[in-house]
Amino acid sequence: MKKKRAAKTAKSKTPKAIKPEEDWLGDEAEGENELDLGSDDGEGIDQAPEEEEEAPPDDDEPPADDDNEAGDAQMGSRILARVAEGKQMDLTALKQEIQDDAGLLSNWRKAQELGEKRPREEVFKNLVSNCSTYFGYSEELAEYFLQMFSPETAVKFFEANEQQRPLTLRTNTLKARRSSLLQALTQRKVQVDPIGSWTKVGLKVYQSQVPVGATPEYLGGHYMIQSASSFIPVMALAPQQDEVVLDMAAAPGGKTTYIGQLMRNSGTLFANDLRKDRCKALVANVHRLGLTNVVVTNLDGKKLSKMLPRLDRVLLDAPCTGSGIIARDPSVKVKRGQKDFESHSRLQKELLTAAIDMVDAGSKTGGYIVYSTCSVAVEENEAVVDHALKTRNVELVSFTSAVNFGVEGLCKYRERRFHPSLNLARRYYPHVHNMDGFFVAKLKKTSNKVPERAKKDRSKMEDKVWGEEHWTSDFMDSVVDFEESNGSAVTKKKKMTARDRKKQRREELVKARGYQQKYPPKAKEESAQDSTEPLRKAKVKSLKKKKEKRALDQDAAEAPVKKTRKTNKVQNILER
Ligand SMILES: C[S@@+](CC[C@H](N)C(=O)[O-])C[C@H]1O[C@@H](n2cnc3c(N)ncnc32)[C@H](O)[C@@H]1O
Repeated sequence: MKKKRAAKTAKSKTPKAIKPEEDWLGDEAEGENELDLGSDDGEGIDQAPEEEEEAPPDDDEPPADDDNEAGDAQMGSRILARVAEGKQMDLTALKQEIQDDAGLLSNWRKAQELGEKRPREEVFKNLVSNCSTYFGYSEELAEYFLQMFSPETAVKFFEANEQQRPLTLRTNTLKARRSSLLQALTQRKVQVDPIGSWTKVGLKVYQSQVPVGATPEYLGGHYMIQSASSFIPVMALAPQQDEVVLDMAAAPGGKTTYIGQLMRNSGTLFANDLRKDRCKALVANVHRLGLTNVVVTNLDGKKLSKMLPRLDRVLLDAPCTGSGIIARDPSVKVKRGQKDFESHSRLQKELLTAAIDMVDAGSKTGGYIVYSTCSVAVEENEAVVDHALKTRNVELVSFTSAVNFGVEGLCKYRERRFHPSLNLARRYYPHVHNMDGFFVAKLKKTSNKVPERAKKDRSKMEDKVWGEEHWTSDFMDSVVDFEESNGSAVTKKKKMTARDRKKQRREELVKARGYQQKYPPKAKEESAQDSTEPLRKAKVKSLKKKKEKRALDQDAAEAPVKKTRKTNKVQNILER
C-alpha cells in the first residue's frame, strides 16, 4: 500500500498528468489487485520481506513513506523544488531545449557544420541535467539511459514512461474462451478488445465502469490482470503437456498460471519464490485460476537443485531493478542506479546458472530455459546471458515462431562485447511497443556436463572476450569507448599483445614476491650527485648481474611450475 502511495506521490510530481491505474480498478478492487497487478513483474512492492537476510539486494526495500521528508525531497522533481523556491520555470522552453540538444547530439557532425560551437561534452551534460529536471530522474540514471539509447531515443523512452500502458487481461483458457469472456465483460460495461494478432488470449481494456479486479468473471478465475509484455516469456518457454517445469521466481503467479494453462493442467509445474508473503498471493492465484498441477515451494532459487528432479523447462523471471516499468513505479527514477544494476546482475547470474543446472539436456521434449526481466539495463540482461554462455553448455535459440516482434538483444554495449548470438534475445520497450520494458532470452541446454574450464577457472571465463580472435587491427581502431563521466567518445586503448600480457604478468609476479621492496630502484638525481661514483657503478653492476640471474632463475622456475595448481592460483589472483 505504501508503495502505491509513494508511486502516486512521484507521479503527481512529474510534469504530465497521469491517470493512475488504480483509478481504473476502483478502491474495492485494490485488495484483490495486489495479487495480480504487481503480479507480472513487480517484486513485492507492497509487502516487506519476512526473512530480511534472504531478500535479494534492495529488491524489496520498503517504499518511501509519504510522511518522510527526506524521502519526499528525494522523490520530488527538481522542478517542484525550484517552484517552491519561487523560481519561475518555463517548462515548454525546457522541453524544447531537451529536444534541440538531443537532436544536435544525434546529428553532431551536421550541427557543427551548421555552426554549433559548444563542445559535445557540454551539450551532453546540459541534456543530462535538463532531462533529470524535467522528467524527475537522478542525474546518474538519466545519463545511463542517454548513453544506453541514442539521446533522441532516450527522450522518447522518458516520455513514454510518463504514460500508463494499456490495462490488459489474459484469458484463462482452462475456464473460459476469449470470445465469451469479451461478451461477458462487455455486458458488464467493461469495454475490451483483443490486444493484437500476436496473442490469442490477451484483451485490452479501453474503459470500465466497474472494477476489473472484482467482476464475477475475475473472482471465478476466468482471467488474470497481466501486462502484455508478461505474456512473452511464457510464450517463448512454450511448455508442453506432461512436462516437468519450474517457474523459479514465480510470485504472485502471473506467469505460473499462464504456464499451467498451456500445460492444460498436466505434468508437474513447480512454482517457487523466496518470499513467503508473496507465496500466499501465488497460492491464491493458482487456486482462483483452477490449476491442479502446481507444487508451490518457498525457497531460495539457488538452492532448489538439491530438491527437485531434472526438469524439461525452467522459467527464470528474475528479480530485477524494474527499470522497464518506470511508468508503474516512478520511484525507480531516483531509487536505482549503476550500483543496483550491478548487484542485481550478480544475483541474476547465480540464479540463471542454478536454473541451467536443473534442466535435463537430454529431455525428449524440452531442455530449455527462458530468462526474463522487466529491466532494460544491459547489466541485468545481455551481461547475465553472456555469462551463462561462457560458463555452461547452453546456446541461445530463437523464439520468433512464438513471438515475432521485439528489438534484437545487444551484442555490444560501450566497451563490452557479448556473444554474437545475443541478437536472438529480444527487448521490448514502452516507446516502441507501448508495453512495459522487458528482456527475454531463450536458451537450449546442449549437455549436462559443466564445462571443465568453468569449474576450474571461473575467473578466466569471466575475462573471455567473444570473437577476440577475429579482431583485426582495423576493427580495433574503429572501436570507440565512452568515458564514464560525460559520455564523450574516446578512442579505445591499443589491445595488449600476448607478449605484453606475459611481460605484465611477470612484473606483477616479481612485485608480489617482494622483489621491488628488497631492491628498490635508486632515484636519478640522487645517483648523479653521488661523489663515490666508481664504487656505486661497481655496486650497480653487481646488483644488475644478480638481478639478471634472479630473472633467469625465475623464468626457468616459472615454466614447469606453471602447470601446478598452486601457481595457477597465484596467476589467477594476479590476472584478476
Ligand atoms: C519479477 S518478480 C516475479 C514475478 C512473477 N514471475 C510473475 O509473473 O508474477 C521476481 C520474484 O523473485 C523473487 N525472488 C527474489 N530472490 C529470489 C531467489 N533468490 N529465489 C527465488 N525467488 C526470488 C521475488 O520475491 C519476486 O517475487
